[in-house]
Amino acid sequence: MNRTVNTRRFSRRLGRALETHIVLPLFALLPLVAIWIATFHFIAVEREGAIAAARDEARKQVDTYEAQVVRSLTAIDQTLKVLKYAVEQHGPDVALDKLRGQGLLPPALVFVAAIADRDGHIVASNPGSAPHDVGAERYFTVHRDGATGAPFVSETIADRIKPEHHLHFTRRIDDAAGGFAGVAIVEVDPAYFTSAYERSRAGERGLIGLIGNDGVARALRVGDKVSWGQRVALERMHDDAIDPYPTAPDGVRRFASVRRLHGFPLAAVTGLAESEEMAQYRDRRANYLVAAVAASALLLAVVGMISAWAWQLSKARRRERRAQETYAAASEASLDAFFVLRSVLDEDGKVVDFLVEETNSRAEQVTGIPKEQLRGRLMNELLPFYRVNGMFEELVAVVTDGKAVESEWQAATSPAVGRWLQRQIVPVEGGAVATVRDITERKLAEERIRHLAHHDELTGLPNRSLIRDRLDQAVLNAQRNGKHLALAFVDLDGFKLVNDGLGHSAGDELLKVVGRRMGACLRRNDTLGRLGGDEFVILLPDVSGEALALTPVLEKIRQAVTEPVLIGDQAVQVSCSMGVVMYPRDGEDPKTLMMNADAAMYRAKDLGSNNFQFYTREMNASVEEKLMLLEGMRKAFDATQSGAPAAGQAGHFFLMYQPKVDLRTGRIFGVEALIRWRHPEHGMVPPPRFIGLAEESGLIVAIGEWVLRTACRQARLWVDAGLDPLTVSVNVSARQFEEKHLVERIAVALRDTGLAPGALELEVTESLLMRDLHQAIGRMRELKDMGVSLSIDDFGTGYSSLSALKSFPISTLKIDKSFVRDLATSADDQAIALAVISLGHRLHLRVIAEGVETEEQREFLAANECDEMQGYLFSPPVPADAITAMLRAQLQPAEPA
Ligand SMILES: Nc1nc2c(ncn2[C@@H]2O[C@H](COP(=O)(O)O[C@H]3[C@@H](O)[C@H](n4cnc5c(=O)[nH]c(N)nc54)O[C@@H]3COP(=O)(O)O)[C@@H](O)[C@H]2O)c(=O)[nH]1
Repeated sequence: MNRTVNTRRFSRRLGRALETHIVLPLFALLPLVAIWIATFHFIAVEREGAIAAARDEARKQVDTYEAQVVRSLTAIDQTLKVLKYAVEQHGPDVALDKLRGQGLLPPALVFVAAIADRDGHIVASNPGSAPHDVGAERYFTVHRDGATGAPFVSETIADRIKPEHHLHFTRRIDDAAGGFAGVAIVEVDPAYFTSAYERSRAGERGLIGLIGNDGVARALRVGDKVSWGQRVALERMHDDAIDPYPTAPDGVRRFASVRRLHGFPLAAVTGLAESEEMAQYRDRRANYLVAAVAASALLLAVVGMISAWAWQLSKARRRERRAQETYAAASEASLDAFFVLRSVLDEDGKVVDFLVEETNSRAEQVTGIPKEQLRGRLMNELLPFYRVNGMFEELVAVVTDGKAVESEWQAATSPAVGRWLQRQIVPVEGGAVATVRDITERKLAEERIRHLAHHDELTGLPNRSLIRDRLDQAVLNAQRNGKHLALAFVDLDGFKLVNDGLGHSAGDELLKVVGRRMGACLRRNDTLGRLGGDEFVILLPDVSGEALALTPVLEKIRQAVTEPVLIGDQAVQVSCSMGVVMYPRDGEDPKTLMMNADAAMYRAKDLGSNNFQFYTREMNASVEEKLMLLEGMRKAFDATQSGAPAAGQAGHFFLMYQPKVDLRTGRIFGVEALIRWRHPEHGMVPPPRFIGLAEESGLIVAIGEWVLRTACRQARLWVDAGLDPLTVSVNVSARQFEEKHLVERIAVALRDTGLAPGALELEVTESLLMRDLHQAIGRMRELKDMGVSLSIDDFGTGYSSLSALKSFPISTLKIDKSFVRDLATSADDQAIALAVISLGHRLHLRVIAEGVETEEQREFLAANECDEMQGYLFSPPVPADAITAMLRAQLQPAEPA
């Protein structure tokens, strides 16, 4: 794996290294180097040639100059020898005349010929000059003091007689005895020796000159300028010029040569200025360099341009490749199948088919054809059915109109048969790109969500919204077709007992079984739905207008429901109350039909349950009555809250208190607060008529809080009045108990009224606690922690589990009055009462019996160690003042019997 990756990486790098924009500049280095090697080679050759030419020219120059100088010096020496001979033959005084006569004197314009006697006096000269003495001059003394026979050449000097600088060439004249007789002199202008300077050959800075063997220049000419007297290092000079070096008189580098002149203490010197000799070479070198630079620049420019272009191209290719790779990777990883399709046109330019240019692996799964086989094939061959399922037309529309389209369909062919697919077709240049996505899961999820939104989760039956939909639809159909339909509201009787007693899961199981049974009684196009709780609805969309014709099916349903249901190992039995309406007889719209069915169902309940009732007009009265009652309650509550009503004032709520008595002492130890409502028109409304409605509407929370605060306030008044300590009991309904701020509300009521928590008792029913046992216990504990006591009201009527009872933080059990009523006569009731007393005591609870109306009942209870009692025997519920009076009476010492 790693090796493959490395190999791929290496070949990618190699490929990149071999790309034109890298290779081309590298190759361009070769001609570049060649250009410069050739250039420097030619320059070197040129230089060698130029140096050789300069050396050659310098040699020629020195040869020519040497020859000229030798000729001049020979002529001068000849003159000196002639002068010497003439003096030795004819004496100094006539020697010159003799020579002049013979025409042997050199031209006076160029040379001055003179004779000095042995004392140094110039005795004759040509041309003539004033007599003067040269005895002290070196060109004289050198001969006088030495017997040299060689000619002497003086330095270039100026003297009194001849102010222009000149050279003295001298030879010794001997007398007959060989003694010193004087000196023959030839004076020469130094320019004479440099007149051979040819500008055409020597240039402007060429050099010619005559240098004494003493190294002092006798005559030097550079260009037009003649000079003398400089010191010239002859020892550095070669006969023939080799390399240029700085030379006198100006330090200019020259190809310089020297020739020692035989017979004279002189050397002929020439030089050609390097700058001039090499000028041509330099020009050529410059030309070569310019040409090389131009060629290089051109080469670099061309290579640079090509490389830049190639680089851009390679960048673009790389980008394209990367995009392609990314696209390929993304499309391979995509969950969508995609097809890049090219339009295939006929001669008239009409789209007749599509060619698959590109696709991905996912397409294999959708089409069942390997992607290699898909590429380059016509859609007509691959998926012939695309002509019949509308896809072809869709593709044509997309490429023609240039607008993307999206559609969903359920595949009818393999391999995706039955699956939901979604296609999206987007126009591109020359064709279209189609993506196909499998949306089966989404469709199923949507279906599930739709089902959940319209069905009851527990039973799977249509829920309220679907029932409403179907009812709407059924009413419309019936309206349109002049038909009838029936709607039945079904409420289970006794379901609450099962649910509260055996727990919610038992209740759920019961609902499912009953639902199934009712469903089994219906036809296919009937609808059974669940409204919630134990309420079901049956919609019979196509029935005759005769209500009685429905009786068989309704009876069948009723019987099916009443069949025992086995839950775990326990058989439970419920029945149902049904309210039935018919369209259009009982209502022309769904809302009215539902309302009336509900009213009929309540009538069935009122009539003792386990029956069905057809709706009649009179039933609505009870619904209206309910609404009126609710309205009246709201008004009464508002009125009660807005001011302290006098006890029993019409249109108000007020409290009555029923004493609770200790069975052993006969003393009042507490009171139960009981709400009363005097209706302005209907007089006293008994609590069982409005407490349930208040519970249903939620008004009980506010009313209950008012009861609590009023009872606490009253209890505090009794405390303040110095009466016997008293516990006030307040009934708490289910909705109130479950309200999340209950504990807080009680705490605030106690704080506001100043009543000690221990003086308050809350009465809750068994069934209330069993609705949510866990939460109920938690809440009871909070209350107990606060110091408030709790008692279980109506004990024995519910399905308290004994193990749950054990964990209730309660202080009292209240035996329901239904067991007290026949206590004197019913053995069963006696047994129940005894069992409750015994159970309570075992759990260390106090037991109170309510509804004690007779002395027999009291005696039985007292005899069986019931702790407390409450009932008309002692006192019915009475206003607070009456309780005050009773408590005051209780304070009085008992009168002797
Ligand atoms: N949530 C609330 N419920 C309340 C409140 N006030 C009352 N109620 C509940 O209403 C039900 C009926 O109450 P009521 O009509 O007040 O009847 C009570 C007594 O008058 C009655 N009673 C008392 N002694 C006797 C008797 O000897 N014989 C007889 N036939 N009836 C008698 O019993 C009712 C008290 O019952 P209980 O509460 O179970 O102790 C009733 O369920 C009340 O709880 C309220 O403010 N809030």
